[in-house]
Amino acid sequence: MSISAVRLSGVSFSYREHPVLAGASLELAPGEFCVLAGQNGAGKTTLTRIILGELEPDGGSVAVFDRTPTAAIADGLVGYVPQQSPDDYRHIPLTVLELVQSNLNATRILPHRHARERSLALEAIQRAGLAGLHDRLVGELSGGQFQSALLARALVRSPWLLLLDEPTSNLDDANAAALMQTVSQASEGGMSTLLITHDLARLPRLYDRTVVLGHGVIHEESDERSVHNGL
Ligand SMILES: Nc1ncnc2c1ncn2[C@@H]1O[C@H](COP(=O)(O)OP(=O)(O)OP(=O)(O)O)[C@@H](O)[C@H]1O
Repeated sequence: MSISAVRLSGVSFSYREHPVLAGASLELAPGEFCVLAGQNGAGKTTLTRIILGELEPDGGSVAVFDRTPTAAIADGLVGYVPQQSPDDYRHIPLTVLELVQSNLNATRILPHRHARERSLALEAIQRAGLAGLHDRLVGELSGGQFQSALLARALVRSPWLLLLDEPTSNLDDANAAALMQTVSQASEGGMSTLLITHDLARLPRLYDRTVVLGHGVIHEESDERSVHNGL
């Protein structure tokens, strides 16, 4: 059996008495760009947190490149763009460069390594379309610039798997398209991508495949109605 970027088999999960996932299965191939759609509250963030190893499923199994999620994270294989807004950083004096470098464990004790990490971070910032903005405070970025900064932070370690949780929900169409373009370009290098959205209709068709989470299970996109109804 060939290796999958993500293999979810019959995953179930409940918050106390509230069932959210009830046998969700998904195979994400290496290099594939897949969109996971579903209505608000369908369990998309919960599923993401299971793939990240932050939540343990009650049943079923999850593997990321044939490892446990925790091992895949420890091996630096996973990049993550959480659902956040610039407001979350309003009172944190953090620049774009510092945000991106924070994913590289930069250290001033080893000056050569620090210089290397700074240059990797600047490269990622440029690739994300933020050239020249590395000294800007994260809390002062526009919505589109902020998402690009989070993307640069995730991509700076050249992950094998990129997970994005609702990256376009606060963006206008132009910024959403620009972000999708950057993700799509990064995927061309062989990275696997799982992008979560409740608003599939707004995304330019730069991805390979859509799956839909509804009633605790994952369906392949089979007809347009099921996608728009989030079923
Ligand atoms: N920590 C928690 N404790 C209890 N219930 C939770 C918790 N987190 C989420 N839920 C509930 O689990 C269900 C799925 O939530 P989840 O955030 O995974 O859905 P989602 O599809 O990501 O939704 P959204 O698009 O609104 O973020 C929702 O009914 C939510 O209220």
